[in-house]
Amino acid sequence: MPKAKGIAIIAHDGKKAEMIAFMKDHAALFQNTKLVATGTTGQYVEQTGLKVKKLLSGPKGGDAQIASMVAEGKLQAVIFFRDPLGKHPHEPDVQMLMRLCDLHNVALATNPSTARLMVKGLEAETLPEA
Ligand SMILES: O=C(CO)COP(=O)(O)O
Repeated sequence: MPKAKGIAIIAHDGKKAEMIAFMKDHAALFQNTKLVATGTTGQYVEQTGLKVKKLLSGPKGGDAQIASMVAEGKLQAVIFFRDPLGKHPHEPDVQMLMRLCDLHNVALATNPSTARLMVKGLEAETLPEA
């Protein structure tokens, strides 16, 4: 049987609180999903009680690690709450990640509204009907 693909979780600092609220709202789905996250985001996700594999912090290469997983076909979706008002030293890594999602047709949500719609679709596929 093919290995189940994971979901990557990333949030810029200005969006981490929103990300955590989002993860709690959809805990039923995320409990049954392999989660991977950039380092600091992962620490926050762990505080919700969800299991998550933590990679490097974003500015130290975490986004690039997730981009590599996208290229290798290991992820079904990337949820990346970006802060459009912040300045990020690793912006080239962020651009690379988004480019590889488009190249490999991997679902990418960069704000909570899109993430909500994405998760609705994933829930319809994976959760048993109530
Ligand atoms: O910088 C990030 C995304 O570009 C997020 O990294 P952290 O989760 O380590 O804060």
